[in-house]
Amino acid sequence: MTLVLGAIADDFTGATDLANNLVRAGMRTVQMLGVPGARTLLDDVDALKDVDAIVVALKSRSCPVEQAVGDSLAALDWLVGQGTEQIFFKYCSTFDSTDEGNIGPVADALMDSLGARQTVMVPAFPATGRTVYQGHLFVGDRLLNDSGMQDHPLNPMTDADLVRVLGRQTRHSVGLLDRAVLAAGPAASRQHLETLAGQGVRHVICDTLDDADLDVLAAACVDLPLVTGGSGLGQALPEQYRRKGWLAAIEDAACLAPASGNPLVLSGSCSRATLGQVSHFLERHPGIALDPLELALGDGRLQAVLDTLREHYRQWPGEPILVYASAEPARVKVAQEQLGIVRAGEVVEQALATIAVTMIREGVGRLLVAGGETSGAVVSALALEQLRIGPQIDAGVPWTQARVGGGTLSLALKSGNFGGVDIFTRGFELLGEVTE
Ligand SMILES: Nc1ncnc2c1ncn2[C@@H]1O[C@H](COP(=O)(O)OP(=O)(O)O)[C@@H](O)[C@H]1O
Ligand SMILES: O=C(O)[C@@H](O)C(=O)COP(=O)(O)O
Repeated sequence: MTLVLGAIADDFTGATDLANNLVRAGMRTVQMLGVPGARTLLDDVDALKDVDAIVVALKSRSCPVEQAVGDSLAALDWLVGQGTEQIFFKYCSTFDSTDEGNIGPVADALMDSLGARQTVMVPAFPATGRTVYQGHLFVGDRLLNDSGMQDHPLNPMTDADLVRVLGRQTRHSVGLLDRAVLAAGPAASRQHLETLAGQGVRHVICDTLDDADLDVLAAACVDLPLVTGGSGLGQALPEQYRRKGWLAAIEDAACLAPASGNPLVLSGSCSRATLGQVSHFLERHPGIALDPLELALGDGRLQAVLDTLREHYRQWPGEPILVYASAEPARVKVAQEQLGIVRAGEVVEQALATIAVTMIREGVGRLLVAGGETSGAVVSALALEQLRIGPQIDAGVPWTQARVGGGTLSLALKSGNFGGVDIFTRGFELLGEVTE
């Protein structure tokens, strides 16, 4: 195997998002779920033979710093052991983190381990409206702290100035590569990075307004041992790898035959985009609402939900249904005040994970999960090891395929803020079209 890129993603939807962009830009990509063990490598050596990039998906975005650093370093060791040309630390295009981390501490640990003196921070993903100007992150036409992300249940983002945000997460110096320099092209950008490195600036937040800026950034940073950012940078790097002769021209992204089996949507995301998608779905199809306070009382509610799902598929086999804990900020706050933030998240994640495991065993074959943490919980409970990337539903959200219990599962992991309002219905329609 001649691996070009090794990526470490801090959540599962983020990993899929990056893998999707790499595949679309012509890299044969495998997504591994969790740090691969030595056994995985031996078992899968043939499967990994024709792979250009591996994305290791972790659940390290919202866990304690030490755990995030430890898991990321374990993933790095494994990837470096495969002989990669470059390492990519993937975090959210909305820079999801807190003053404790985990973006700063993980980036620092990876740099120390690789002996890197500087890295770039490129969260932007213009195709989904995430841009950065003068170091300030925008979601569409709103600053990050006015985009709905200020109400995120786990990592509320209340400051759009990323130089300042990252400055609170690292003891090292943070600088800016601004649009004016980018507009002067790759050589000027590279020179600017050099100058900053000479001044001891270790982390460089990069402005990005559009895909052309990503191309300039990719050209400027292709020789760095470590790059960091959202999946936008992942769409631009493969062309640079081809120019360096590391990567052959590859025709097409994977084309996967969809699984059969009942369609189910599980949503634990409370992001604005998801709330709109939930409402849109409920106007057309049935849904079951989960309340963390009720779930915390015991197993009764969960069993009732499973019975309702069984009855639904008995009466309407092949018809999609949604189970959701997604709620407006005020309702999330009530649950968090009574249960605590961590416990409120956990009861929802555990319930949705149990529903996924049980219903797949009972005939669900097409599953769409909304929410990064939620997806992490579901995928971990299913003990999946690898995902193959299939057709894209919307920017950042592909269908993937996994092996579960001897069968095939079509699985889409949707980041909270991604996707058109009708993605829950259109996703299944897309699979239907592929079947015909
Ligand atoms: N009604 C609710 N009250 C409290 N927490 C909730 C509720 N619904 C979902 N959550 C939790 O909110 C978190 C949402 O995070 P995540 O799944 O990553 O979504 P996103 O992709 O939108 O960030 C999860 O931990 C989930 O369990
Ligand atoms: O970069 C992105 O926006 C996504 O890839 C991502 O990481 C999404 O995270 P969640 O919103 O928590 O799903």
